[in-house]
Amino acid sequence: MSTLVLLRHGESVWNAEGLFTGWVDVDLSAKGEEEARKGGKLLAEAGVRPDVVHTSLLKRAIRTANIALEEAGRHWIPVKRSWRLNERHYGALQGKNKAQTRAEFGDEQFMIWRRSYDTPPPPLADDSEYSQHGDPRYANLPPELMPRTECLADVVRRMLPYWYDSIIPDLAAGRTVLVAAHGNSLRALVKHLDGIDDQSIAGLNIPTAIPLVYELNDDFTPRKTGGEYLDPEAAKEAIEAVKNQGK
Ligand SMILES: O=C(O)[C@H](O)COP(=O)(O)O
Repeated sequence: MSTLVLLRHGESVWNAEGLFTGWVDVDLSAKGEEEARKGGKLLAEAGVRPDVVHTSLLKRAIRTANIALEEAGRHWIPVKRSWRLNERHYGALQGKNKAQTRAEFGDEQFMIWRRSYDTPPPPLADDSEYSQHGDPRYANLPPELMPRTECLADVVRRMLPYWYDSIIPDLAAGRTVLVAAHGNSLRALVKHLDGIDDQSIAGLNIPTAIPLVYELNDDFTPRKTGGEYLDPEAAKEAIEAVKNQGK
């Protein structure tokens, strides 16, 4: 048996402004920093002690992990990072306001872009101010793997090799693993863990900075489908807020 803790970053500045973010490297808001501290407190109170942390390459996830681990007295644990845990690349929607996009394109198209499993938004041009083309952190990424847009199915495909090659070996070694990532990269991981089908995954939303704990069997399947949020009441309310973004 092993323990996996999933932590979405705290509120970012663009979450607060209601903008599609994706791969744009936006920082936490003051509220997001506070949420991350609270997440760390929840870990400490529950006696959940991560032995290793995996993060994306984006500041909001990295800082959330740092703040939460410091609060929990676990700031010294080893860290591994990968682009494969990045938020879903939101294509040409990156930098756009969610409510305006919904008003302009209608509810149905908005939900297809936001929550359908296999329809990506239009691609983002390399010369857009919101493109990550040429960002040094992706310099070693083969050009064919560098996304210009992604649907959730694309995220599942690029996230799973990291799950199998980097996270599972830590779990297999008996480590409690913290994964600090994003709404949609964690939706991709939860889809895999809980065996959620391509339609039902549209209804799954992940709240910011509330640790979600999965106890895993020896074959890395969850002992309890859906895991357990360390603050279930707060999670319920925050899930509703994520669902209603853009309204
Ligand atoms: O990239 C973003 O805008 C958010 O982090 C996730 O947004 P979503 O909940 O609208 O997919």
